[in-house]
Amino acid sequence: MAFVLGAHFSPMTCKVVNNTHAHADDAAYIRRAVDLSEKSAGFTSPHPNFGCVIATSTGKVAGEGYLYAQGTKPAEVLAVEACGERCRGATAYLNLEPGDCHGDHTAVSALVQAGITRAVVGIRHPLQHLRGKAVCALRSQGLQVDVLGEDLQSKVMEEARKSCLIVNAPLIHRACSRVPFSVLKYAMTLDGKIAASSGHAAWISSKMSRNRVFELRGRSDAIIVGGNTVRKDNPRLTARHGSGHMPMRIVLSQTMNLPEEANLWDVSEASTIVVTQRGARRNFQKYLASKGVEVVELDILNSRDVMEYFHDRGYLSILWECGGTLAASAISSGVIHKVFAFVAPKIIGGKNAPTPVGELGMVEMSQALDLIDVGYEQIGPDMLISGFLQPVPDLMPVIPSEDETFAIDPTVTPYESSIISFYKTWDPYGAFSNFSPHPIQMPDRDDNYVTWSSVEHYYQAQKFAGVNDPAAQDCVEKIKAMRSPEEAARVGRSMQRQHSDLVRSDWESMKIDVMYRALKCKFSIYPHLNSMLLSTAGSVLVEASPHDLFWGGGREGEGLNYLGRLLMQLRSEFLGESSTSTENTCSAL
Ligand SMILES: NC(=O)C1=CN([C@@H]2O[C@H](COP(=O)(O)OP(=O)(O)OC[C@H]3O[C@@H](n4cnc5c(N)ncnc54)[C@H](OP(=O)(O)O)[C@@H]3O)[C@@H](O)[C@H]2O)C=CC1
Ligand SMILES: Nc1c(N[C@@H]2O[C@H](COP(=O)(O)O)[C@@H](O)[C@H]2O)[nH]c(=O)[nH]c1=O
Repeated sequence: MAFVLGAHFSPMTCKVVNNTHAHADDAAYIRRAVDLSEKSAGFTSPHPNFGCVIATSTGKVAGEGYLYAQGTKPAEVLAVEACGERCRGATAYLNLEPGDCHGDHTAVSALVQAGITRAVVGIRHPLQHLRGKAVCALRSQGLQVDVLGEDLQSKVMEEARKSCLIVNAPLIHRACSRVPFSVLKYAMTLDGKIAASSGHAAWISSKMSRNRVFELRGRSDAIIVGGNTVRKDNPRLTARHGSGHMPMRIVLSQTMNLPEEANLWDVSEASTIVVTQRGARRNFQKYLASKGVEVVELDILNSRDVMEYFHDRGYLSILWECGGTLAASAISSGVIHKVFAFVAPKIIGGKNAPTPVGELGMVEMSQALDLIDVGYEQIGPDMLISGFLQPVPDLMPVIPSEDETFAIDPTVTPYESSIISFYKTWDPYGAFSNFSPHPIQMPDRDDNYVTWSSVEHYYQAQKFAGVNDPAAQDCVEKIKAMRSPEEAARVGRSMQRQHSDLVRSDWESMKIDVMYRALKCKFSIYPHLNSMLLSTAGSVLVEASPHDLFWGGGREGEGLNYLGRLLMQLRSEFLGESSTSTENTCSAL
């Protein structure tokens, strides 16, 4: 069983501050950190939401920041930079305990070095390998750390803590229930229909409401519909916001009785996955694959298995835009956490017109599912009613016993001793990912050292480096300037697809070497990354990317795993060097 940092916490040692004014201020700053933490929503793929507000002893906000994307500067580092000298003696407000898994330029070191004397933390990190670590590290550096609900208890604190739970609901669900956070969204008429009896549904809600849906899509890892919705609506399911994050489009179809031509099979704008039952219409599966659509076969197509599968692929949040049949199946499987219902002031009638949720088998009103934390918002002529179907799991007691930790956080299952998988930066060994926030310095063609924000930035840009065309140089500069590794990857890949003439002619033969040199730099200049890599000796390293069959290991081990291989190669080189240097030292003695 994994050791839980701080597992010896005892309520007896907890100092409960109970000053109403101080609480109101602390709660207000925590709420501000919560609001900040959501600012990147829609621009980047969903990630743990971090916000940080630094307030001086006179109660003035001196600096703030938020995590923009996986692999970018931590919120706390940005806030400290914005605050400068005014950090000395100030208080930092964090909605979420930092996930400082990577050691340098971390929230903890930034706050300590800046001279912050107190930190107020909304909730502890829900992922077990990170929980309690930053709080403990800050305390060991002499900061006063007050955690809401532990050190600060009052009604106003409870409300602020709740907003911290809600803003990171996807992360908390990931930690507690091994499924992504799922939102069911539908548009219905005032008489409760999601389409006319004919199945026609365009449109029930107003343009303003549909624009809100595009925003919801941009905040999601994926959009799900059932096969019948594809047949009836031929949807596009894109987030029409220009250049922001584009979610994956997922179709669940048992029969695979899907049209040959459909907007979803055009994967130039967004990718599509069709999930089906093993063996269904194999020829049609091949046809879809030829169009660039990924087909996933599961033994039985039930909503829970599908969600567990997408959890394992690293998805944090999913938007269900299906009809009532699939919605009922998802609700009864217990995988829907939140509902967004757009209600339009229209009546369509129709005894057989579809409704938002099909058969749930309930016979008495007392069995109805009550929504929690219900919100009402008018959007143009429509009313948006939202609420949670299941409460966001509360991680209190925040520092559980080891047994309790295991029960609420099944992700702690220890790795197989011989295989270490890595993918998302916030997971264990996430620092091995090319999206990890470790800038590298690499020589250019004139041997001048240039700093790149991440290995991914460098790798993507090298596709166009040295090509004798100003447009190729523009590609390099554009990728270099991207704010996050995710965006660098998106731009690099799309430029490669759209302007293959700008890609260097030797790219295919050079790309492994480019990656090797970038990784060698990363694991040489960061001692803690070097130690982490060496600590995996004896294990097989696999990049658990289901999409990338060259650098990643694929869904079922069918990928070539070149990233894992290069890391293992580097590991043995570093181990060789350290044994040589030990030998040298010994011989010198
Ligand atoms: N107003 C709104 O917000 C919306 C309206 N609609 C409307 O709803 C209607 C379609 O609704 P509906 O028929 O419910 O369609 P759905 O497509 O949402 O759901 C049913 C289909 O999902 C697939 N499926 C996969 N797994 C399961 C499972 N475990 N349980 C149940 N179904 C599963 C099946 O596809 P297969 O048959 O291929 O095996 C099934 O036919 C259309 O008229 C559409 O216009 C749809 C979405 C939103
Ligand atoms: N009819 C209806 C909705 N329908 C949903 O939107 C999908 C179409 O998306 P797209 O093709 O991307 O515009 C459709 O398949 C269904 O899931 N949504 C709404 O907000 N309001 C509406 O009135």
